[in-house]
Amino acid sequence: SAVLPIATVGEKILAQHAQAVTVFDVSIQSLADDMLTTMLAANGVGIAAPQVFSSAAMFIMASRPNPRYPDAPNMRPVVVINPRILETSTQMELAEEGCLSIPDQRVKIWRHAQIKVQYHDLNGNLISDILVGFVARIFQHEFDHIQGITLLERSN
Ligand SMILES: O=C(CSC(=O)[C@H](Cc1ccccc1)CC(F)(F)F)c1ccccc1
Ligand SMILES: [Zn+2]
Repeated sequence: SAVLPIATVGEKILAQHAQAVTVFDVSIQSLADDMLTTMLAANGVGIAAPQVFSSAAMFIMASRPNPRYPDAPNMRPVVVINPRILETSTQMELAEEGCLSIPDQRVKIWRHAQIKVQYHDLNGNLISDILVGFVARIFQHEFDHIQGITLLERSN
């Protein structure tokens, strides 16, 4: 597993719509492994493929308690492929977010408090889940990256 270079804001790949993953082969597994290594090295709680210059609809989310979100759950990293947001709560929450592609910036962002999501795992199995709180926030942040949206386009 390799630590990959992280695209910073201004790189056009961050503004592109990522491509659906259709083949769940060793190349996707190795990309996921490198993304995990890169995310951990950067001390992040998530990372999306476009951030490591790969235009694939795939991201990793890995919530853990931290000074900003002390009650965040400690979760094993989850690989999310071809994500879809099926339902969103009307209730919104405002909180500060960071982005590995926008170093040294913290932006307050409104996010849905609860979302119903669907995605494929690394084996191509379809997963449905309901996410709340910080994990829902990470999913929405990474989902934006897959659509070519960063915090700078969302900041109020
Ligand atoms: O310093 C970071 C890194 S920023 C981060 O981990 C992004 C994910 C994220 C952080 C906070 C809220 C939502 C998503 C990762 C990115 F940019 F690649 F998507 C951080 C860690 C825990 C809470 C808040 C910030
Ligand atoms: Zn980000």
